[in-house]
Amino acid sequence: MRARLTVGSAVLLWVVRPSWLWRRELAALVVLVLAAAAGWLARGWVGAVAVPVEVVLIVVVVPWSRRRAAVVWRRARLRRRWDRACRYAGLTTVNDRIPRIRRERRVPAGDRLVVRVPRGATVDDLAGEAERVAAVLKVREVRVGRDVDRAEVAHVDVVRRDPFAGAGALRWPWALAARGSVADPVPLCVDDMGEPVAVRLPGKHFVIGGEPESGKSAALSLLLAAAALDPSAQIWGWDAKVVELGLWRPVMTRFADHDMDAAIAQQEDLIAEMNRRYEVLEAAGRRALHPGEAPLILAAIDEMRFFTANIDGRAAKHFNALGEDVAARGRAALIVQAAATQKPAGAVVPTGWRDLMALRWAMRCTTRDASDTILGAGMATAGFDASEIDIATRGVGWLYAEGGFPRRVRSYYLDDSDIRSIVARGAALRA
Ligand SMILES: Nc1ncnc2c1ncn2[C@@H]1O[C@H](COP(=O)(O)OP(=O)(O)OP(=O)(O)O)[C@@H](O)[C@H]1O
Repeated sequence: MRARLTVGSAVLLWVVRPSWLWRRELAALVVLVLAAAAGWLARGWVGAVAVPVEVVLIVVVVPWSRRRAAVVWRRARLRRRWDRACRYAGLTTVNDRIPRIRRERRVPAGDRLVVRVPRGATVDDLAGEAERVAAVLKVREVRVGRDVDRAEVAHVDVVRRDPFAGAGALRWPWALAARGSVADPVPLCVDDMGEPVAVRLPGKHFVIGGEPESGKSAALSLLLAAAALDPSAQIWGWDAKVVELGLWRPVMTRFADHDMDAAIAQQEDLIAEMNRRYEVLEAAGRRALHPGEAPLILAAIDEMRFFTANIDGRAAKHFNALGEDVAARGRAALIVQAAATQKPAGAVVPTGWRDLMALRWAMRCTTRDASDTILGAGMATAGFDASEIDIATRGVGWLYAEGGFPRRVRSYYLDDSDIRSIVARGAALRA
């Protein structure tokens, strides 16, 4: 049964609420009417027409005011649509309140909103109606996440398009830089709203997994490139195929190929260096080295499987114990481990070692289990499943940084000529 409309509710519904939602446009109209009145007083009917036209022209011609007017109009339109979507989705409380947009930001794939839910409602209510809100907004998807600190605040992504679909390779922002610094956040990828994601290397370890040709080496290249462009950084490489890290050899301090004894010896040398750094720290009464106090060492292992699941079981066990030690103790000694694997399985990526890797990047995997091996148990069930990534979108994966939820991202890409040019610059910086 329909409730009868009282005069008060009719005024609210047909006058107050629309006026509030259109208040900026109404204010602009009032300004134009005042301008017309002033023009009429000064120049008669000609002035009444000319002055408002002049005001509009000034706003349109001056870049600052044009941009500002466009932003205000777009925001107002978004808020009106949001208001309508929430009301159609039944998110109105008993006293006619809806979740309100507090802040909004336009990003390449849509809008990022900070929304406050009204008293009596929860962020879960909004999340439960996300599909209905998306349908009214006529967008691809609406994603809702609760703010960690405030239960009444939601972070809402209004996804209008998939930034990865059909897009060509994304050029690495530092590709042409004369030099870089590993102390700065290194751009690695864009997230699924098209926003750049940058990561500070010191204090992190990386594991990258995925099926062949999924884009692991390309992602690893970005870490290598960042280290190459910083002459204070060292790169130690392990690559059984030799050719994967081959282009980086001129900027590498140490390199080990498929010789297991050499690979183990190089890990032992790294541990000796780590121990030496801890002695320095102990002598200084300190707990950790800061960037700039010692060379950051990037320990890059391409195709972990050869080393961690080597046919020589004893050697593999030895290598794993050393690798895990570097992961456990390396962070404070400015040693960053980055390992890539084609076969994400427990036997190849020991879970004890994996759990010490703060950043886990799962490119497309063949199975849910493989995806969980990189991201952690239960992630696929929670919706973060790299086996569902479209096979055609190379470089797309789930990036998991400790403490948050995995984010769907696409890595930047460096082709061989970019790598050669970066290596040449890195070698010149080290000469
Ligand atoms: N971020 C990206 N953007 C666009 N194309 C990419 C991206 N990453 C990878 N590719 C494409 O995918 C191909 C395979 O990438 P890559 O060599 O990094 O895969 P991989 O997982 O390391 O493969 P393998 O395990 O066989 O070594 C590249 O040659 C490139 O064409």
